Amino acid sequence: MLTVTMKEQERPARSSAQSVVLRNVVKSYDGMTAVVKGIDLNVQAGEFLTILGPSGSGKTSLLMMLAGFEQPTSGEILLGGNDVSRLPPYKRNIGMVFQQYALFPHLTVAQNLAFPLEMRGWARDEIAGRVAWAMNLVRLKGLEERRPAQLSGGQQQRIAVARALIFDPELVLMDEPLGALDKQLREQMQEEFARIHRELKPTIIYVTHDQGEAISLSDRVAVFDGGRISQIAPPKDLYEKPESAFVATFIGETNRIPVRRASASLDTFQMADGRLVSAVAVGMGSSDDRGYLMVRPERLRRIAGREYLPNVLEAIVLEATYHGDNVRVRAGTITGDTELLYRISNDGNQPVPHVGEQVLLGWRTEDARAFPAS
Ligand SMILES: Nc1ncnc2c1ncn2[C@@H]1O[C@H](COP(=O)(O)OP(=O)(O)OP(=O)(O)O)[C@@H](O)[C@H]1O
Repeated sequence: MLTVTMKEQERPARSSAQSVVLRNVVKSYDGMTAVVKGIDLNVQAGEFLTILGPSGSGKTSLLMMLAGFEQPTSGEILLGGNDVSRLPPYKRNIGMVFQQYALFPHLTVAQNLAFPLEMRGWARDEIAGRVAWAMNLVRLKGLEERRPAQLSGGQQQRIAVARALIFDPELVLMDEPLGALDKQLREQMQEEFARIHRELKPTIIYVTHDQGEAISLSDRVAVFDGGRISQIAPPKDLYEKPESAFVATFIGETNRIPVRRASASLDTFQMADGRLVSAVAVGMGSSDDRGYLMVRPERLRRIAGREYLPNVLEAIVLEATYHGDNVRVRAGTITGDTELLYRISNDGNQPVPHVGEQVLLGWRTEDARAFPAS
């Protein structure tokens, strides 16, 4: 008998380098206000893309449209080159992992893993081999006969990940998959995700509130703001070269100094007390424009001895907080109008200043960026 499994018939050829393409995707639930406002996005095959943004910015709505649980009001979603905008979820070749593991409680681990393969008509002997492969992938060999309730939260989430990957999907969607786990387990699981992504190179779109997770796991991060992509870039660029004040403040901590542009041609800015400082101007046009100069706490340095920096402010220490590997120092400028934050590495070489001590804090021009006020 000729057995042609559905797996062979249905598995799409991975031809296009672009796994996911979104063209002007809009979503409105009430027909009046759009919560996703015209997203254009290309995700490369094998890319790990994270969607990060404040609550209500449209992250889950976008994920639900990718999964097929919601339809776009307008625009197109292409998966592996095919328009899937109107296809139901089960006809899209997508694996999903949610915060709540969503394993079937009455099935064993092996049966949970076999389920998506049975749905796709895989042959029985192939299923057994693939389940063994998946148990190996998530390093849980030996637990095949347990039920989900007999596993820890971290183990359940690994099974959920294995189940999402087992049928070799075109795309894996993950919505806050580590949200239910404690900090230590989250960190372990991040390493696990990174390893699995390195080994298998699935295309992943990952939604999280956790910046640390986004920065350490992703090839690129898309920062959402009010239904739009505010910036999409590799984590390092996003952190070090934000293109807007919103991204600079949303990702990581930053000092924010109100300034006016002193000259349209030079990167010089005037602080409220009249002092001139310098930074890379981003989207600040003519002179006199108001905005904010932003510099990361780790790029603001206490000046010791004869060190030269082009920008120096005198400040009084207001608070020094111990954080284990570093001490976080809050200081106010002498003129009293700006608060500054900097960190001292707890390496035993740097003295921790006491409250009330006067310090000189400085930065290099290239370490600060100035953005328009709105
Ligand atoms: N099914 C729905 N019906 C009506 N409005 C919805 C629905 N789902 C989401 N919304 C609204 O759409 C907007 C975007 O919500 P969405 O859940 O996509 O944001 P989010 O960025 O994922 O937020 P969070 O991080 O809080 O999950 C919100 O104003 C929300 O109230």
